[in-house]
Amino acid sequence: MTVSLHHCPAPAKLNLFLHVIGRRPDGYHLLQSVFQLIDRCDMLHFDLRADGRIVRTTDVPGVPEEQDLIVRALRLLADEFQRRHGRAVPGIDVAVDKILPMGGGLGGGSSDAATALMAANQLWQAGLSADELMALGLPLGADIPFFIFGQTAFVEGVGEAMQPVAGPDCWYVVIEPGVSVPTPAIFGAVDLTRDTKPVTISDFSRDQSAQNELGGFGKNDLQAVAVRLFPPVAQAVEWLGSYGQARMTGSGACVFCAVSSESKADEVVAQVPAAWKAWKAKALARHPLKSLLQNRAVVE
Ligand SMILES: C[C@](O)(CO)[C@H](O)COP(=O)(O)OP(=O)(O)OC[C@H]1O[C@@H](n2ccc(N)nc2=O)[C@H](O)[C@@H]1O
Ligand SMILES: Nc1ncnc2c1ncn2[C@@H]1O[C@H](COP(=O)(O)OP(=O)(O)OP(=O)(O)O)[C@@H](O)[C@H]1O
Repeated sequence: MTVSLHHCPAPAKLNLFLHVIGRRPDGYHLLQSVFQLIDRCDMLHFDLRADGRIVRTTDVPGVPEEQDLIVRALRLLADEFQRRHGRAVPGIDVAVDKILPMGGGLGGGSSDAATALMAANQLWQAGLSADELMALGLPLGADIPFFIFGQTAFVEGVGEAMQPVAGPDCWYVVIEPGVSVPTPAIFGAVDLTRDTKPVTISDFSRDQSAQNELGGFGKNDLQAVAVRLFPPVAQAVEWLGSYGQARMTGSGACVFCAVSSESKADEVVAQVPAAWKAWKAKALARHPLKSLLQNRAVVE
């Protein structure tokens, strides 16, 4: 029996564009976006326990264990397991090597939770389908379904409606401007525009095939609000803009720019002012955990 799954990646995402096209009566915003996975990852390690407990074994500064999306997601899966199988789960230890910044717009918390759901579903032999895991995760974080979907996607609604789309095969330079942006503050701003005209998946694909891979399509409607509230985001957009189309991801704070090669990415990263953290990342067509789980890269 498999008792451990170590080195399970939880990759970041970039929103290649992000349009706010409306607002639901409950206050949530209707979005359109292309979500792109990149090869910058938190790393999670899972070991079965025998006492039914779900335990985070590493400290995550600023995130108490009870509030951690990983722990909350695993509790939901444990409840579902009990309903289906009429008995409690064996339990699990989770360790996290966290490198993705919080409030960075990279979806780190959601990605951690998605990786935990996929890994524990396998370790516990819970038997949920990907669609069932997505539905379980959505109330915890709007981006969790995307990470379980696990490939470049045209996303609509509040994050639950996804279609696969061919994304660019390129490198990115990403700047962390050193501020944490609270998502609710951006969506709640009075000056947020909520009426961008809807686009279609074909509009995006046509733009890509017109050799426009390096990021001209659409815009990020959350960016205008974030740069007003967080000056370091504005400074990063302006600085990176001299190397290409610089844009914020999600509700910020990170800013990215597509470049044509790894060496170009290295060149730009080397020039980034010391006040900011910056790194290169490659676009991923598929979630790296999917093949690891299929190939059973586990400790028995
Ligand atoms: C904007 C994105 O970064 C795009 O990837 C995400 O959809 C945000 O996802 P997230 O950080 O996981 O945010 P959630 O925890 O789901 O939502 C935080 C808060 O943002 C607002 N919110 C979020 C998503 C959405 N479609 N409309 C909203 O109005 C709501 O006030 C919500 O309470
Ligand atoms: N495992 C976790 N990792 C990161 N943040 C977590 C985790 N669990 C709970 N959180 C909470 O979720 C908040 C958002 O973190 P996250 O890393 O998902 O932000 P983000 O990159 O801005 O996400 P998004 O792109 O979805 O807006 C954090 O400020 C933190 O309080």
